[in-house]
Amino acid sequence: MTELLTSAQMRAIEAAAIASGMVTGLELMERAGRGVVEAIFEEWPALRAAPQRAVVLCGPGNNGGDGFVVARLLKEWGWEVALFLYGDPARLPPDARTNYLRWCGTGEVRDFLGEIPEGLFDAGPSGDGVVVDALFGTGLARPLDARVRARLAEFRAQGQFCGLHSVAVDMPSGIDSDSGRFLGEDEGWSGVQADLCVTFHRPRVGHFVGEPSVGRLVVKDIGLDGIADRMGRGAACRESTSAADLICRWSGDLRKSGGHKYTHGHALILSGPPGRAGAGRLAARGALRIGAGLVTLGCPPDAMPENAARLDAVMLRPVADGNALAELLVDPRVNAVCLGPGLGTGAREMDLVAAALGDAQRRAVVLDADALTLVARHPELFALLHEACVLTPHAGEFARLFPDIAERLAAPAVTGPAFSRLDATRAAAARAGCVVLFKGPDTVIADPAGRCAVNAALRERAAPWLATAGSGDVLAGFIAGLLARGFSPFDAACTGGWLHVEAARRFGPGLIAEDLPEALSVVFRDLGL
Ligand SMILES: NC(=O)C1=CN([C@@H]2O[C@H](COP(=O)(O)OP(=O)(O)OC[C@H]3O[C@@H](n4cnc5c(N)ncnc54)[C@H](OP(=O)(O)O)[C@@H]3O)[C@@H](O)[C@H]2O)[C@@H](O)CC1
Ligand SMILES: Nc1ncnc2c1ncn2[C@@H]1O[C@H](COP(=O)(O)OP(=O)(O)O)[C@@H](O)[C@H]1O
Ligand SMILES: [K+]
Repeated sequence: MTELLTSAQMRAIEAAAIASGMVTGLELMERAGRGVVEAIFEEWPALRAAPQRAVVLCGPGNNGGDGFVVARLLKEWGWEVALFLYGDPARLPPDARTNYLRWCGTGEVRDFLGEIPEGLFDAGPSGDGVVVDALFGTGLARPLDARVRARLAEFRAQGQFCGLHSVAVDMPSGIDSDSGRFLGEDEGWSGVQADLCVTFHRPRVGHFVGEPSVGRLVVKDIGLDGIADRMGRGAACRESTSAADLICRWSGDLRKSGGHKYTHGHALILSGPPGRAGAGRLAARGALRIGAGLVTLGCPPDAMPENAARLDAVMLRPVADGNALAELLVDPRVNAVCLGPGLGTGAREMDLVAAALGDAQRRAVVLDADALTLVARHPELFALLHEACVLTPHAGEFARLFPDIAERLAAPAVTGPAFSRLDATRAAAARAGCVVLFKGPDTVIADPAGRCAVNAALRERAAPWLATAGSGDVLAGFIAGLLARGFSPFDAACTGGWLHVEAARRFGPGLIAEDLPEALSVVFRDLGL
C-alpha cells in the first residue's frame, strides 16, 4: 500500500518538520526544485546531454517558489530559461520571495499575462526543452481566472506544438489536489495536462482519482520521512479524514497452504433465467479461479439444462425462490453468496436478495448489478444490508443507490478541497453500513468506519480493456471467492479489485470477460504463490 495524502496532511507534515527544527521551508523548497530537475533528466535523459530551452511559469505562492528554484538550477546547467510570473512579487510568501530574488540576480521576470515573446518556444540550442507549470499546487483554492486558464492553455499548446515537454510541479495547475477535479468549468481542461508531474514526499489523492491529467507521476523524496514517522500516520490523518491507501498489492493471505476443499470456503453464486445465466457463470468461474474451495451456481430450475451443459468444476443447484435459498443456507459451509450478475429484477430475485441479506448467520454477501437495482428500489432491502456485505456499483448503479451523493459528485467543483470520489464512496459506505466498491478506472473502496483505498488503473497501470461486457461480473465473483476464503469484506474488495486489474494487464488487448479468471493463474505465478 502507498499512502495518499490530502493537501491538509501534507501541510501538517511540512509544518511539523519546520517546527521541529530539522529543516527550514527554504531547504524544502530547494529540495523540491532539485527534485523536479532530477525528474526531468530521468524522464528525458537526452536533455542532460546539452543545454536546452525552458519556459517556467511561476504562480503567487510556494508552488511558484519551486518554479524559481527550477529556473535557477536549469540556468546553472546552461539552459536558456524564460520565466513568467503570475502575481505581485511583493506579495510572494517569504521562501518564494527569497527564491524570486535569487532568480532576479540571474535572469528576467516576465509578466505571465503580458505578451508572449516571438520565438519563445523555439526549441533550445539542442532542439529540445520543457514548459514547467509552477503556477498553483496544493494551495489552489478556487477556479482559475479565465485569463489565466486561457494563457496556461496557450503556453502548453504552443510548447507542445514546438515539441517541448510539459512538466507540472506538484499538481497540474487548476486541479484540486484532494479530489483530482478541475475547479470550475472544464473548457480549460486540455490546458492543464502534463507529460510529467513531479510531486513531493507522498502522492496526493488527486493524483489517482478524478480526471487523469498527467502522463507520468514521479514522487521525489524531500527528506520528510523521518518527521512523518515521528508524527505517526494517525497524527497526519487527524488533520483530515480524506486520505486513502493506494492498492499496490494484495492484502490478506492468498497462498493456499494445505487443507482440503472445505478449508477454502464455499461460494454460492445465484444466477438468472435461461439465456441470461452467462453473467452468473462468469462470476462463478471467477470465484473458483481465485481459490474458493467449492463454488455452486444456484439457478432457476428451468435454467438447469443450459447451465449443466456449460459447467464442470462449478456445481449446480436449482434455486426456485427465497425458501430454496434459505434451505441451501442451512449448510454453514456455504460462507459467501453473490447475487446480481444477470439475476433479473422480478419477484423471485427480490425474494432471493431478501433471503440472502436476512440470513440469521449474516454471512458474507456480494451485491452487484441487478441486485443493486433491487436494493435501490426497495428501502426494506437496503435496510437489511450489514457489515459482511460488499456492494460493487458502477457509476449508474451508484447514482441509483445514492442519488443525493451522486448529485453532489456530479455538481461542478468550485472550491478546494472539492467533493471527491473518495468522499462519495465513504459517505455511501457509512449510509449502507457495509463496504462499497465504486467501480471505474479509479476504483474506490470504503468501509463504514471511513477506511478507504484506491485501486487505480491509470497511467502505467492502465487497463482500458476492462471496459468490456461481463468484466464486472467476474469482479463480483473474485470478491465472493475471496470472502469464501475468509478475507474480510474490505480486504476481499481491495484484493479482488487489484487482481482484476492485474489479470487484465497480463492478458492485454483483446481481453474479454472470459479471459479474466484464466489470466489469474499467470498473475499468481508471477506473484510467486
Ligand atoms: N507542503 C510542503 O511540504 C511543500 C510544499 N512545496 C510547494 O508549495 C506548494 C504549496 O504552496 P502554497 O500553499 O503557497 O500554495 P500554491 O499552490 O502555491 O498557491 C497558493 C497561492 O495561490 C493563490 N490562489 C489560490 N487559488 C488561486 C486562483 N484560483 N487564482 C489565483 N490565485 C489563487 C493563493 O492566494 P489566495 O487564495 O490567498 O488569494 C496563494 O497565493 C506545493 O504545491 C509545493 O509546490 C514545496 O516547496 C516543498 C514542500
Ligand atoms: N477504462 C477502464 N479502465 C480500467 N478499468 C475499467 C475501465 N472501464 C471499466 N473498468 C472496470 O471494468 C469493470 C466493469 O464493470 P461493470 O461496469 O459492472 O461491467 P459489466 O456490467 O459489463 O460487467 C469494473 O471493475 C471497472 O472498474
Ligand atoms: K503546478
